Amino acid sequence: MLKNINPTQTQAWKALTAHFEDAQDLQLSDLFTQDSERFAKFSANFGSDILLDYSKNLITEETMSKLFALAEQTELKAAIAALFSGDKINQTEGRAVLHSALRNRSNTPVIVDGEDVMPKVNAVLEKMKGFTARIVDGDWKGYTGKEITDVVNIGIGGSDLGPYMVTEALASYKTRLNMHFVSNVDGTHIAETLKALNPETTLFLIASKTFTTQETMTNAHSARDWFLATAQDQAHVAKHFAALSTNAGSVSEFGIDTDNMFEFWDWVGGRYSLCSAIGLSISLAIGFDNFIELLDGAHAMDKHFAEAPLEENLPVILALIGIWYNNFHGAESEAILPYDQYLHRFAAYFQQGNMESNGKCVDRGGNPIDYQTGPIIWGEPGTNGQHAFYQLIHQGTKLIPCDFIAPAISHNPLSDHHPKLMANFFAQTEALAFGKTKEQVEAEFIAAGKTLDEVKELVPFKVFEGNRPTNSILVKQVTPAVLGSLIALYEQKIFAQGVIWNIFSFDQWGVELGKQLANNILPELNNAEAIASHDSSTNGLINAFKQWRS
Ligand SMILES: O=P(O)(O)OC[C@H]1O[C@H](O)[C@H](O)[C@@H](O)[C@@H]1O
Repeated sequence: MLKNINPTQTQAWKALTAHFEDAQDLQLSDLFTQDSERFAKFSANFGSDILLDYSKNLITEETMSKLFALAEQTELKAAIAALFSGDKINQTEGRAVLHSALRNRSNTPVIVDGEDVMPKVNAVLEKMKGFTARIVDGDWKGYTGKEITDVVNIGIGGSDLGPYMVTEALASYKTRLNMHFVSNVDGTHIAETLKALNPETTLFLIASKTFTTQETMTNAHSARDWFLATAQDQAHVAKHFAALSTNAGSVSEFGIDTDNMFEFWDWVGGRYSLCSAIGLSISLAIGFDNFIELLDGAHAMDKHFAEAPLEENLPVILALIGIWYNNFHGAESEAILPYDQYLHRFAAYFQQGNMESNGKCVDRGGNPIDYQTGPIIWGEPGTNGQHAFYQLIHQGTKLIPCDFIAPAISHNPLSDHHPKLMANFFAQTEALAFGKTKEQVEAEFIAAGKTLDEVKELVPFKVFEGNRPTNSILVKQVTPAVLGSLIALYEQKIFAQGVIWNIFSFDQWGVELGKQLANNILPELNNAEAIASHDSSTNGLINAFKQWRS
């Protein structure tokens, strides 16, 4: 069990509050001038392929030591041990939290309710291996004897975002299969996807932990209808539908042969499930060996998180820096900015990972919280973001700590694209940190042959205050192993923050109310009668909808 410790009542929090009085005025330009060793002090390598530079943050050694004290006093180390040992730390659902067991490549026993879960984890991996080989090699034939060419993953939230993000991120490792992802209950999503597909050569993966999610079940039924419209015979479903789920009963009720079911368990959270059977689409997309490399990379980061001292622990360092901005500087959001087109869904994936985990306002004792918890996560790949929203990051009134992520080696070394991309990557964090002073702006005008009098009205608009904090994560190349490590880095950062904020990070009760009300409203949409059972706004909207459709 995780302890109920209010972080704001710890000595460390009080010390950080006092420290912030001075530290809020820290200037990155001064910090770098004063200490030529700053990069060496505030950067770390993970293995030989990942470099984390956190020196461009508004921190000193004193800040970091006080933040580490906060981690100690909120008993983060004990919480990490509880996570990996299979304790039921998802207390409101009475479940263990063991996505780490899915990628526990060292195979040490992990005990839940007296049972080692590793044999069943490995058995599902074996089944995924065999299935992937049969589909990719073309041994598995569709109902008319043709090879499968296209795979459609139907799922939403954790049953979509992770596999979609990873298959996009590792698209250069692609097998011969074409992957498609359908998530939205909006009929447009499945209709547009199916337009280009042939039922004889299409495999559907119905990905749903619960196998009850409205969006997924609706899309799954439409996929089956589309398939049977051509295939006719219900018996052919077995060759074209597989299920990734914890719910065997509902899978067979839907008509999917349980031989084609890939199981996972209630101790795998939806948004932490890409290393489970939910990753079957990944295995099909990039091959099973690459999927295993992804797990290896995640396992290496898990081991580091479990074993490294707090002061050297990368997820902990990122977590604490995030807390420094979130709770002391008052930053409301964090941007994730990958300089890699393949990582274009990375921020969207961690939007769910982070916001669904730590978007909580009740503490572990069941009391309302009077301090900030999870930040808003957002981001787009560079350099697209530069031409869209970076203006606000550079010169707006809000503090937006940013993570910049980039590979040294591109999978597509086309002429000078990559050096240009990387020049932008390096330039942006430099610009954000050090800005451009009034004097520099004036000097540039003078060099261009202008007088100060001519330009004095323009100067204020061209000044960059700088002092905007960033982390840089430079990786050698986005390989399956590196991506696995990055995923676990962010996952464990989120866990560490949730522990310190004294919240439960592995439930998501906040998504339930909307579902419940939608279920109440759905039957009301099926007739022409005016509705009066809601507030005037909801009634007005529903009635306008009905009128337009009548
Ligand atoms: O995998 P499923 O059971 O279909 O759930 C899909 C998603 O829907 C839920 O409402 C949760 O908000 C997500 O955490 C989950 O990933």
